[in-house]
Amino acid sequence: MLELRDITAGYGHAAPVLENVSLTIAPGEAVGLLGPSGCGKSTLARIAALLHPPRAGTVTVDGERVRGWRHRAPRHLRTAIGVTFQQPRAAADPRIRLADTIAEPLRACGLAATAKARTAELAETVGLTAELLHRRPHEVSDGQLQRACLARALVHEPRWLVCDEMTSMLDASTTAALVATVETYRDRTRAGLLAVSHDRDLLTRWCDRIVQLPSALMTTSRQGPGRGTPGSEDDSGAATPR
Ligand SMILES: Nc1ncnc2c1ncn2[C@@H]1O[C@H](COP(=O)(O)OP(=O)(O)OP(=O)(O)O)[C@@H](O)[C@H]1O
Repeated sequence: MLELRDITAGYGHAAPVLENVSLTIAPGEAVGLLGPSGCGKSTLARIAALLHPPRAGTVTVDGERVRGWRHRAPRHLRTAIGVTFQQPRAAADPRIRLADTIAEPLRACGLAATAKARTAELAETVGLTAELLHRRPHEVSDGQLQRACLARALVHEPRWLVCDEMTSMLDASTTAALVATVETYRDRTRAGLLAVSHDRDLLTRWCDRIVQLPSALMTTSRQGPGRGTPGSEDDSGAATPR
């Protein structure tokens, strides 16, 4: 299970973006996260990916409570979660070739010896040719770079995937190819998925259920229903209002 319980989170000294949000994803389950711009979807996704520490609440990965974030998260938890972002150009080092982008997490874990074979295998999985692997980010399209970022997210065979607007900059055919790649991977591994998008149709086709985050501009009263109180659209109760 990937469990986010009673999460309150924000940035600096500003008011919280999320308050008392709970979300649970089961192994093999695909959960779509919808909501208006600015309501905190990416913030919640970053917390689930162990990239942003909540102010309050707990994150538990397969029964282990998370106590460190970003580089302070233990390696076995960091490698259990793969993440892709909306803008591959912001997520990829512009100086290094796509092959090295994909292999980066392996090298960071002292697994450089496996990098070449694993990169070739993943390039095929995401539909990148050997020639493209030798190019740098400015020499490929957004779609090709996002394919490399997805390969990088899969490089450790994560048990959980967090895809934050992975396809929102891409055309329909690249979107379909990337979603199919994720689904083929999940069929094989039973990895759980949190997919953030503005595209309800995409999430409806892709996910087992959809969770809606209310607008940050809605009431913020702690007593009443307020922001950061996600409603599960299928009454499965896995995203629990407080
Ligand atoms: N690094 C940051 N520093 C300060 N504020 C931030 C930061 N990142 C996000 N915010 C603010 O937190 C709020 C929620 O942002 P977030 O990106 O989580 O929303 P979102 O629902 O994903 O939006 P969108 O759909 O537009 O991507 C916004 O008001 C945003 O301005």
